[in-house]
Amino acid sequence: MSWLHEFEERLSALDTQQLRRRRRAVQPQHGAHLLVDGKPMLAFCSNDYLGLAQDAALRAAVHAAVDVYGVGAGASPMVSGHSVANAALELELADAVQLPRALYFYAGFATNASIVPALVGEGDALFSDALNHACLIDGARLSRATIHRYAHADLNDLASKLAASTARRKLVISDAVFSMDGNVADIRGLLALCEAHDALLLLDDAHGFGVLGPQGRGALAAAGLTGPLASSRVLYMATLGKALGVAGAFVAGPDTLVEWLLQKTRSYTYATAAPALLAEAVRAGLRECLGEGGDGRRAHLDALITALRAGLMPGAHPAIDAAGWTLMPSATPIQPLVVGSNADALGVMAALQARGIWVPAIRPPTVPAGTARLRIALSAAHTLDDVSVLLQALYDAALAPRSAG
Ligand SMILES: Cc1ncc(COP(=O)(O)O)c(C=O)c1O
Repeated sequence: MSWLHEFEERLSALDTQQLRRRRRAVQPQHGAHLLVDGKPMLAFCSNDYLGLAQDAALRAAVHAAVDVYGVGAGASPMVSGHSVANAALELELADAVQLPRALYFYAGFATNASIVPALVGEGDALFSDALNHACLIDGARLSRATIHRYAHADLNDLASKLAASTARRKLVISDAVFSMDGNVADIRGLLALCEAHDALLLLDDAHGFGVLGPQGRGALAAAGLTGPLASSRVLYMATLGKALGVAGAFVAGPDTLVEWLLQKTRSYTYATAAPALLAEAVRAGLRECLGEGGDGRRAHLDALITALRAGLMPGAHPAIDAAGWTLMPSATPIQPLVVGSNADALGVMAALQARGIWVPAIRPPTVPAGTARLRIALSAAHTLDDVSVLLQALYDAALAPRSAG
């Protein structure tokens, strides 16, 4: 069989299972409105939770940075890529999450995929929540440590797996906010187990930083575990392409661990540094996030979450109940509406798209089989009217005849 023929067949199999993903070319308009393949759409699919991606202050910071630094970083941070802007950002990020030191990376996926192998290796034990993000899973596999997958958010399961392990080094890895469910991990519970079993905790707060806790300082701050209360056994990771509106990621924690990661993380050493223009944009985003403007954005976001949930809760509308759709229990901007089959999820997505509304259908293997869902992502860029428009479209789609799939 030829290579091309084999992959054509594999692509057709994706079509048959309705699992082929398609990209759209988008251009922002105003608020959460986009031009998608040239067609206007109201979008509920961006992780730009604070609505900073189009913000004037961030744009101005980029223009000013380009005048000073030009466009590209030119080299790894270990050579000449570590700009003055990147260095300043690291100090500000550490201060924001109230942890001793931070290290700034060019992308979140690469960060997790490579810090895990820098922390543990063959003979060590890794404990991973069943719903962790793909980059933590890839990092775990690359590390060659023994992987113990514990049931999602099940601290009893984690406790028994930790107790049964005789490995000298144990690392627990967990999303802080689960990206497809929107629920928040029990961080105090995780940390208590790590203390009891001498394990290190790596938390990925990609979806919590900027949104959760006082001034959006993130999930650790929301759990009251920063500053003097921060444990020497927590490494905190967050991304900068979601609520902060730009791109990149950082890891923060005790100086010794961060220094070790600086020395041993392959995607840090062997990759071009994030350009200073991005660092300056993140710095501007961080100022807004921590300031009064950020509080206003989060308050608005909370109002949007409340309005959406009020319209989709059981009993809120007969069409949603009759369709058997379930809104997952989430207090974050990630509001998943489980519709069940892949065909139904795609059908609802198409019905919304026909009305100029874009909500992505998330299907296996990204989520467990039978739980295909619409992942509604809210942003401070939305208005309450946008939420009403979405609710009405969902009610109408729920009343439409279901597909056989
Ligand atoms: C939980 C989680 N961690 C990490 C990442 C990767 O971050 P980035 O988009 O910066 O590569 C994502 C991205 O979507 C995510 O949802």
